[in-house]
Amino acid sequence: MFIEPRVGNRHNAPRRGWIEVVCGSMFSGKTEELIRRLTRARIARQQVEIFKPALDTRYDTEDVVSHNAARIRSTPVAIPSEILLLAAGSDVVGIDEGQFFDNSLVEVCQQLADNGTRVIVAGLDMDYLGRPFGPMPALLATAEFVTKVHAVCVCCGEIASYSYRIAASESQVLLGETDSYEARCRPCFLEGMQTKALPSATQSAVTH
Ligand SMILES: Nc1ncnc2c1ncn2[C@@H]1O[C@H](COP(=O)(O)OP(=O)(O)O)[C@@H](O)[C@H]1O
Ligand SMILES: Cc1cn([C@H]2C[C@H](O)[C@@H](COP(=O)(O)O)O2)c(=O)[nH]c1=O
Ligand SMILES: [Zn+2]
Repeated sequence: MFIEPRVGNRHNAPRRGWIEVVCGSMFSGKTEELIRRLTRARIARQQVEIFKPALDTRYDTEDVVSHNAARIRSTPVAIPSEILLLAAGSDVVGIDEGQFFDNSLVEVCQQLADNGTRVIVAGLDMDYLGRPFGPMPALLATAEFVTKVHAVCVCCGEIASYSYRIAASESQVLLGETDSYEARCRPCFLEGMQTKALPSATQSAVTH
């Protein structure tokens, strides 16, 4: 879908930068798609730098790793401004788990793109309650290109847009995979949320 245009051109025109966002629920293929685009840019001999939030230690402290074990080396960063310092001179910057950064990620991506860098951000558009997550809504609004990918609902097999939390925690950030989350379509997500809202005695009557 995306080509790998040479950054800079023969006529000494300024480098063109832009922002691409890949969003969706957990298990929807965001990381696979990010790795695919970055790999193609490297094949085109572009200088690529990849970042992820330092708090994301789920599969690896350094690599970006997909649920089906595709991986690519990255630099973990605590705050978005580190990306500006570390990405100087890059043609392409990839950022995974964008939802875990604060809103300054939006300005950092804008600065990179203004200076001619192609920026690709992958992240959850919604949290486990279906609320817009971190800087993702503002990035979606300001990106030139947006791709929403979908998982398969583990309850019914339809396309899934929601990350349903099966773990008990109510904090917005809870690292996990299939131990803590399920990809669900809208009706199956709503059904799960309604069941959770029932008093516990009624819940066990419903599930048994
Ligand atoms: N419910 C599901 N729907 C689709 N893919 C799933 C599901 N559960 C596990 N997977 C696996 O997850 C892979 C996508 O992983 P990944 O790119 O890391 O997704 P994301 O970054 O969106 O969480 C799929 O190729 C598939 O192998
Ligand atoms: C929905 C939701 C998810 N998380 C965490 C769980 C995972 O560690 C990541 C998402 O990873 P993926 O590559 O998209 O599968 O985010 C969270 O902390 N809070 C949530 O509400
Ligand atoms: Zn479903």
